[in-house]
Amino acid sequence: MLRLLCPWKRRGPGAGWSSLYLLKRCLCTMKLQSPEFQSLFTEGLKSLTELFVKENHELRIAGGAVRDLLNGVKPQDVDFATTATPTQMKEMFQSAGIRMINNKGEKHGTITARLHEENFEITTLRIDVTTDGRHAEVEFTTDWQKDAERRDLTINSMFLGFDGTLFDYFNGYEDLKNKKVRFVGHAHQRIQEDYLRILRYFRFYGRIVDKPGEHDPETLEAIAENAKGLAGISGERIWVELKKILVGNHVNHLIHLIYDLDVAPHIGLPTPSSLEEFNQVSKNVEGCSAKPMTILASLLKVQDDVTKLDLRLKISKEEKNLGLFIVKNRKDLVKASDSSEPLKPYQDFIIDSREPDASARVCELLKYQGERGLLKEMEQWSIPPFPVSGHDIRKVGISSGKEIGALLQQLREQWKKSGYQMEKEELLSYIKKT
Ligand SMILES: Nc1ccn([C@@H]2O[C@H](COP(=O)(O)OP(=O)(O)OP(=O)(O)O)[C@@H](O)[C@H]2O)c(=O)n1
Ligand SMILES: [Mg+2]
Repeated sequence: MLRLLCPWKRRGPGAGWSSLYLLKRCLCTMKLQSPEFQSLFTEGLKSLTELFVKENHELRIAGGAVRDLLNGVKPQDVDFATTATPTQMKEMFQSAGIRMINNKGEKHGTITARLHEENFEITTLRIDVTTDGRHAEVEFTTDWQKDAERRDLTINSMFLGFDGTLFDYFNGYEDLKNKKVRFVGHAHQRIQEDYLRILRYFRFYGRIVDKPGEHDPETLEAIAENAKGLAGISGERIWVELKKILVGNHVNHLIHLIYDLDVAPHIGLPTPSSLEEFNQVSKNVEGCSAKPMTILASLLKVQDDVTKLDLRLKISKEEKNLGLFIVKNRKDLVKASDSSEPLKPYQDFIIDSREPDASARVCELLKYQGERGLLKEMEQWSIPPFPVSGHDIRKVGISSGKEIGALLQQLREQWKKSGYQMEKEELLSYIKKT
């Protein structure tokens, strides 16, 4: 629910990109009153805003949280921006007896205050004076527009006052409504300040665009020209973004773009001879909540590709094992085509593997293979416990450990053949007969 408060306002030329902005710009401020917005007003936030009002410092919600609220989504985390410097904030919180935690962000202007058992990350408005494509040297400012100017995308460059007033210097709200992902000012410059923004562009494209395909040609050109800058970005940061792209909307379109614009080799993705397997798998997993690695595995040809990917992106052990498992088994571990029990090979695999996450991995493989019916069955199947133990075998008079082990293995095979139906007595009688 938005009400137009103050209509058009002119914006003067901005630093570095004046020619574009000699055109009249509009700053529309609006009032947001939505349940998601109201739900943010906890005891902690109320005390925080009162303190800033009392001390005459401006405080607003910034960036991604504003975007989410305007989209009718309650943000996962809320960042705050203020005109107060970190020193002013520290004095203010100290004299109000408010605890501050995690002082690592202070260099970049971020103070984390703890009120009513809630943490609030508050960052002083800033200009990025120098950037090296990863980090920035910052200078504090009290100019909201200057802070908006150094942000990546127009939809991420807005502020929201606590009375619901929207401060939107770069038409972010229009872009959000029109589902357009645009960089603030020149795409080249924004990307060169932080190359990770190339992947952020793709991620937000997946998040807000309804129908894939349209891009600003200048943006695509800037991405292609700067793609190699991603080579200097840490694997961990890349993996965080790439995972979100893989499980977001329009993954097929976006991964094709990542290859077409030559971004892929700079983020550790191999160059398969074709994207055929990926095209099939990205269709197979639609709506299945597949894990990022399940989709990514379709770009990896051999197990060595998983190892190389891990070296670059520092994926977790679990992710690596899933990748290795899919690449190894995707062609051989398939449904039994000539049987009334198509799921049996997968179930046998789980029983044999005896690893706690084997069934989760098999479910991911079924998603990869597009076996939706079998996936449903598998999700409802609980692993039957093998009914015979070493102790049971000892009780029928066999004491050699080696013999017990061999017998257990034989009985296990019998049990599997019976479709896990044979019970203890029946299995033990098989020993007695042999
Ligand atoms: N490389 C980046 C990262 C962040 N930002 C700015 O910092 C804000 C907060 O960043 P972050 O929390 O990382 O992303 P969000 O946009 O909030 O997205 P998410 O919902 O995933 O947290 C962004 O909205 C954007 O204004 C930026 O300009 N450039
Ligand atoms: Mg955020």
